Amino acid sequence: MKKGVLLVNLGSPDSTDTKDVKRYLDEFLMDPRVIDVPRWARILLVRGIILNTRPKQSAAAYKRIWWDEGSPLIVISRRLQKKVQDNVTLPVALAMRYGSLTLKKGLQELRDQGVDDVLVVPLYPQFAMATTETINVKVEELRKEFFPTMEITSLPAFYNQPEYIKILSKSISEALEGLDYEHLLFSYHGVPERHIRKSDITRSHCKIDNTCCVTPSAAHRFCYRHQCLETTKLVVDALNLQEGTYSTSFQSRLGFDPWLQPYTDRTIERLGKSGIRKMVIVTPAFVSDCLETLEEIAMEGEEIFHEVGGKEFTTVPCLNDRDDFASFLAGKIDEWRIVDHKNAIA
Ligand SMILES: C=CC1=C(C)c2cc3[nH]c(cc4nc(cc5[nH]c(cc1n2)c(C)c5CCC(=O)O)C(CCC(=O)O)=C4C)c(C)c3C=C
Ligand SMILES: [Fe+2]
Ligand SMILES: [Fe+2]
Repeated sequence: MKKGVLLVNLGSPDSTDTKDVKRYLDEFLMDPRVIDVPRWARILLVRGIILNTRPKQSAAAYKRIWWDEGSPLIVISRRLQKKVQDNVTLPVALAMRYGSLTLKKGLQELRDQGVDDVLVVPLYPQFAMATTETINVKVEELRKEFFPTMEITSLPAFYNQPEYIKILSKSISEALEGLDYEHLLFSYHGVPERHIRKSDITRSHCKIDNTCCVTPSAAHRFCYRHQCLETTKLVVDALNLQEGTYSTSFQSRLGFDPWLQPYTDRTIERLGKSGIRKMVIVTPAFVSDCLETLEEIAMEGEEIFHEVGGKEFTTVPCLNDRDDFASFLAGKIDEWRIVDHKNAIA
């Protein structure tokens, strides 16, 4: 069998036009693993409420971060794809879960090169129903319908892999070099609390309190909150950060349900009000800089911080197309290529 790789990221609208943003948000938010309510309620909520106002607002936000070459997330993902391709001997394609660069096109591109054994690499360090799971489910649907003879394996979340932690820690220490700062905030994309309970394979572990995510459990393989807290902990250990000089929060809340807490915007405000004047923020749930890091954090977050007296607000770039990150992914691909992948990837 001929092996190949499909890197998969979230996606972006085709342009910053409100109609393109609306089309993209419709596909994204109608995904039952993103807004996980019955279909009739999702239609009412997404098409009846959110899509009436959000696309214009989001289009304006995309305009603030858009590059001449296009969406930062897509451009960066392409650069990463090229670097990974330079490091391995098998074909590497790129696709997005939402938008025009579809998973179907990505799989077809590999099939056209004779590939019939694919490693799907979700570009998310932490597992979530709205990220890794929706990619895996969609890929399986496409396999059944269009590529029935293809063998497909998915790379599990790499939130605690020593090599990944080393690279993330290095990227942070590079940003901190020569910087006099008082607090480092780890801000992860949020999800509704309900998503955490739904992903609990034990059906009894996740309480979303201060104990469950630090008590060993089989549930952690699919617990986004555990995986985020673990990434923070491992980086804290690697950088020898002192208690009280760092914290973890969750950003990008949408709607009225309770999401994972503490919320990033309120945390930035609280830090500023408590007298912190120089803060640094890192966003480990995002592999590529995107709307959520370049606009929500670097622009809106900085504004909140300054409003409450903060002076210096520094953002750590995502891993993007760093050479060491591309080599890490190439290493994972090689492990799968060389060893029988059913044994290599748990
Ligand atoms: C119910 C809504 C959402 C869930 C759940 C969610 C989870 C989730 N998302 C990411 C990564 C990204 N999200 C991005 C943008 C974005 N996310 C939502 C909503 C949910 N995300 C919306 C509505 C948007 C669009 C922008 C906006 O209108 O504010 C992006 C950026 C895309 C880009 O083009 O730059 C990323 C990346 C993760 C990792 C995650 C769960 C863990
Ligand atoms: Fe999101
Ligand atoms: Fe938990």
